[in-house]
Amino acid sequence: MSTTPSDSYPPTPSLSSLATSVDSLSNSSRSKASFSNNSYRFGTLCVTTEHKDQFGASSVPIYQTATFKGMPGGQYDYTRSGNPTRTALETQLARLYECRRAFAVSTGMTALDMIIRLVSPGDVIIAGDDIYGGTDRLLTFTKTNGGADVRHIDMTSQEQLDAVLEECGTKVKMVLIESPTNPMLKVLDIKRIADSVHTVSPDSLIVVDNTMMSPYLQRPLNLGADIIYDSGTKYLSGHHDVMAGIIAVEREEVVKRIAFLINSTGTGLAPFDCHVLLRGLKTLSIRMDRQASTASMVASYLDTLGFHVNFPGLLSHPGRDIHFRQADGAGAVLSFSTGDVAMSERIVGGTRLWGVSVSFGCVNSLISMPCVMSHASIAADKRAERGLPEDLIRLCVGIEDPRDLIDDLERSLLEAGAIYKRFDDSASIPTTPTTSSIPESAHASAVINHAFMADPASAESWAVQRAKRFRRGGAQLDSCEEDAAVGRAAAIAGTADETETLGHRLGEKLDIQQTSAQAQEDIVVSAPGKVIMFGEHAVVHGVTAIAASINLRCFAILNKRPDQCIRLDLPDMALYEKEWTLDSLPWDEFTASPLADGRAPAELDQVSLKALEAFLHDDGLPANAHVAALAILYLYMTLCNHGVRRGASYCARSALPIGAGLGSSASYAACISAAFLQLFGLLSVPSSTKGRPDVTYPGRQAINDSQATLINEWAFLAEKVIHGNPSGIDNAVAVRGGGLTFERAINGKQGGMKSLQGFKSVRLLLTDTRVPRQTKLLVAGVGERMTADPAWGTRMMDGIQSISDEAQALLTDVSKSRGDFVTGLSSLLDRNHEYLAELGVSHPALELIRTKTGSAPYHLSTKLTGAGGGGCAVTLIPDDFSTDRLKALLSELRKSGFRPYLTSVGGSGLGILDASTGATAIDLDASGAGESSHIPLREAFHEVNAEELETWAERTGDWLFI
Ligand SMILES: N[C@@H](CCSC[C@H](N)C(=O)O)C(=O)O
Repeated sequence: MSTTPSDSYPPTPSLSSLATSVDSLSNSSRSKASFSNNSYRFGTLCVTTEHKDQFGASSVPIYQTATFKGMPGGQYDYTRSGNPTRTALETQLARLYECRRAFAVSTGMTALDMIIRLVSPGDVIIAGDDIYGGTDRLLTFTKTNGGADVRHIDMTSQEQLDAVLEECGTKVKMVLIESPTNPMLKVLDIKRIADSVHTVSPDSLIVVDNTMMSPYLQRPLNLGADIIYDSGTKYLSGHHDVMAGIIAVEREEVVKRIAFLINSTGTGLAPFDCHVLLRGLKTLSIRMDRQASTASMVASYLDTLGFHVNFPGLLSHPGRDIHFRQADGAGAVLSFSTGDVAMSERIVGGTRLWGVSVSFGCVNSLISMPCVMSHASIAADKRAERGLPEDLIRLCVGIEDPRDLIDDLERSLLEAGAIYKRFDDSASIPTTPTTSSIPESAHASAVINHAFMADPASAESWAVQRAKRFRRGGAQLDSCEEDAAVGRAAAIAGTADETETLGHRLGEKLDIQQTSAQAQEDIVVSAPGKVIMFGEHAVVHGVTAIAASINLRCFAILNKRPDQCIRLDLPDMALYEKEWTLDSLPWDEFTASPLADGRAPAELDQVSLKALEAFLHDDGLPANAHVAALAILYLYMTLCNHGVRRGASYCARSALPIGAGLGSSASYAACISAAFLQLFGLLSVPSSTKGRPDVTYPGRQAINDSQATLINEWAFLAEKVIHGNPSGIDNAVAVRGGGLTFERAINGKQGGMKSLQGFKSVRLLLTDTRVPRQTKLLVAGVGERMTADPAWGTRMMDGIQSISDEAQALLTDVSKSRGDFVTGLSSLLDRNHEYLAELGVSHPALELIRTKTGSAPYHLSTKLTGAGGGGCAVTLIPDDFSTDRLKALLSELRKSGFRPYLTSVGGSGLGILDASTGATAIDLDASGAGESSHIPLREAFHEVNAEELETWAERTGDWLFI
């Protein structure tokens, strides 16, 4: 390795015959002028080649041959040394890069390897601190094994560059840069760097990785660079169907040295791959135009939502001016951070159209987390040192319809809890924007689509308007925890009876308002139901079960009353406005009370429970309403027993089918807990920051872990009132949301619950058979059979455990492609059902649903969920399952007497309506179609159909979630 020019290089074996040797190439001696005189612009150059074929072939033929006949002297002898298809490609690349010579090698990393071989032991290489992981890996190898002195600095800093130049002087032989950088999209001033380095060390080679831009947007040789390399796998080919690397060089002596290395190492690109790359190049400019314009929309969309977005096209980008001095566009890669690795994982895992994949530049849009994917080869401590955020998400925009891309991203952001709908969203954003160029009368979608695409400014403003319908969630603030505890302790001591604003103690960051009945009219809460995805029944015998929240929820409103009465209203359980005076409640026998710090007692107080049961004995309510009333009054009276008795009205509604095994009782229990804890001042809820754009809305993690634990403990107590001896899994899902695993502490297992990080969202169809379940009998039946036939039992349990293990890995593997994920999950659902059927817990109605969903034209996977013997079936709906087909399936299931519910799994846990944003009245007819009818929030809650509860909730205000 040497940086001294060509004479130190041995001649290639047969200089005259080798196309890779510079002397023999048709374009080797051609000066740049031969094509810069050409009046064609870039887009035209892309589709025209200089190739002349003996038969006039329109497309460059593939010379799929290793050797060429003839004695030395011919143009080609051996494909390693040269091949006509490669020559055609290299000629075309040289036209596009406006350089003396371009080389095509097997990958981008090969290109870098060829270039790094120009450096000798002891030479100094300066490289950026934000670079592609593979580049870092090769540089580290060169440092360790090749003896080069590699320095990583922040290349945006002239001071840092000057310092190394001053220290190393002419020992600096190579400077390696990316602009914009991968993945932080930092912009480096290529000309400034080249000038500074060449002034101190004239022989030094300025090497630019131009992959992010392609020659269409940036030609660094014109900015003082000596060598460009480009991963042809990306924009140049554009379809992710070939690997290639390009080296573009202007200086004759560098051309010779690179040609020598490629021939000597045999890294030249194979003929078929050259052909594929040649084809990709033809559409480079139009692909790039479309990708860049969509990227700009996506960047503006995310920026408006309040994420920290790295994209040189944004006005806020610190390197924007430099970038547009040296490049003709912002490109189509952007990155943003969420502040929370788990949230980023959920976002990445939740997208359907954006493929989870490394690489960029493809016509298909990709999403990735660089720290675990493209940049995983950089050690974690080095990543941290260089300021590469672990939660960073990189988006590589393709050519899909931008509206579909934003739809998909938005859905995933919502499901991940990264953004929330603003309740005061008055601007309704049309699905397809009206642009200035669309005639009023134009209805044909093709016309609208064309106008949309042709008017980037309108398209971008559409993205911005659309983002304004949402607000961003953020990371939880530790300080909330402390102040929540202060609030709780004060309430217990009886000093926080009335409103107390703790915001002043928290400084500027977040207002914490201790919630008390007088601070707000309504305390509004909600909690999700759950679905057991894997391991039901087997969990009783020590197998891991996996449960996840679903987006069907229960909701509750609690009001403090001035009189001394407690009123319950559970319309979905036929309990209407039952009211008792506080004096009439059995206080004498009811001695249960909270622990000293406001936490829930671990066990039910049986004397108190019996007293309450006796009190409600002849209430005439249906069984489910009776136990719900029992649970509400049990928690209420226990909390009153700490000192203050408060009159209240409590109303709960459910979008979840009740008694179908979807966790409705736990969802009710979580609502009871969160609502009454607020009533008694035991729960401090951070308020949003309406009117304070400087403060991040806390969103999904607004309710911190200690508050979640408190809510969950009380919810578990309510579940005990309802079920006697519940496992705790349902209330944990209802409170915490997402997915979790659960194991009983038997068979030597430690037992417990674990939340599944990076849990991926998926669409499910839950079909209620409407056949009542007999859980206890079914569980007992499985147990008896296991005792009678232990070998069978072991086979069953081992089989289900391995399904649970595979499912855990699949649900949390962010690197799995969406397609593989959905296929894998489908097969696990089928396998688990087969075991459950063999355990004897299925039912003819469940088997009928399986047959209907599994046969043509649907071909879907279904399993029973929960106890079986009736109850619900769960069917996985793949992302690409058409709406028409889904409608047909729903109608078929309804015709058979079933009740199907379309839902998704893995969403938010317990939510509390932010008091400061809550509406006191809402317009039930916000469509504008009929007469406006403003009615109080509470009445509206009573009025809406169960299916409309979610929409009702969205319009009541901003929600804070666990
Ligand atoms: N496993 C590969 C990762 C390739 S990343 C490809 C690309 N340059 C990108 O930035 O996405 C490796 O370790 O090299």
